Amino acid sequence: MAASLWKSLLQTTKERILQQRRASLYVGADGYEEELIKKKLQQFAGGSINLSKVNNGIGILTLNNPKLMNAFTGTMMLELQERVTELENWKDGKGLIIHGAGNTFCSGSDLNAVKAISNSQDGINMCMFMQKTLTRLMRLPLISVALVQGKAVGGGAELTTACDFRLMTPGSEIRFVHKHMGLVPGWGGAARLVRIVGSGAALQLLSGAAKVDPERALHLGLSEETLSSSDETGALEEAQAWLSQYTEGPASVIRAVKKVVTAGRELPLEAALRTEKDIFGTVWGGPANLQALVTRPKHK
Ligand SMILES: CCC(=O)SCCNC(=O)CCNC(=O)[C@H](O)C(C)(C)COP(=O)(O)OP(=O)(O)OC[C@H]1O[C@@H](n2cnc3c(N)ncnc32)[C@H](O)[C@@H]1OP(=O)(O)O
Repeated sequence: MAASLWKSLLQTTKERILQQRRASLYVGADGYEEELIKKKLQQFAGGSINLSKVNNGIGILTLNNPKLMNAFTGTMMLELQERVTELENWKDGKGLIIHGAGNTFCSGSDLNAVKAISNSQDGINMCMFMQKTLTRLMRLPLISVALVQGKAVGGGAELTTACDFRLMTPGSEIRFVHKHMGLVPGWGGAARLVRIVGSGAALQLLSGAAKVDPERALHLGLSEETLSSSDETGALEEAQAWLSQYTEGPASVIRAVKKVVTAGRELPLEAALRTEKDIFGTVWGGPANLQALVTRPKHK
């Protein structure tokens, strides 16, 4: 009893430390004023970010502003942050699919809002706000998939890179159009793209602002698979089936898998090894491990 209380206290403390680390990407010393940018974003309303938690521990996050090809208004940026907090607190979750309403993914930031906050201080604050949110999204202990239907443009293309995997439907495209807007990615999309496709390919995609179709995305390792269905419901069902091959099993184990991979991806080797040891300690002797020792499955 005392041992299990101690273990749970230790776990809570570790999670708290991790949460503090997550929150500290930008702080006041960087000139980041979260409350100020939130007030500003609040002025650009429209659309929504909806989260539904379906069976088998898979969450579906819907970018919902189809009139503007699911462009991110200010309030959608705020809602995304809220949904990410909700997902951080969803202890039974194992997987996440992000898709857009109306059979298209997302056309980046709402150009009406961008125009109104085109001064550099607001722009940088918005960039820091979105980087923080998307970094937390990327680090969720859930296996995440961007389901790219239609177009993922600008910030929409950046958002896909915050997921562990991308699946594309026939005829869809991912396009980093920033150069044509006189910009570079600012939501963390360049840093993540380099890690996904390598620096040479990232340089080509950003400097060429080229349309990346499913075939090229597969070739670059930007997409895992081209789905057969291009209709909204069919593609979502296919994406769920694809994801469930990786989320099958107890939440504690699937979440631990994602955590060790995140540590391996982000930390220097020694720190990653220490984190792996800590996470190993949470599953070793746990219910799934004990059960496996009883049933002794053969891995043929
Ligand atoms: C983080 C930094 C960034 O995100 S920078 C990149 C910002 N995004 C863009 O520049 C995308 C601009 N939009 C486009 O290129 C096209 O609309 C794309 C997405 C290719 C879709 O083309 P298409 O399928 O022909 O639809 P459409 O142009 O008729 O659009 C339908 C209505 O949606 C609107 N829309 C689209 N994207 C945005 C956006 N980002 N912000 C605001 N509005 C957007 C279009 O203006 C159009 O509206 P309307 O029917 O003309 O009233």
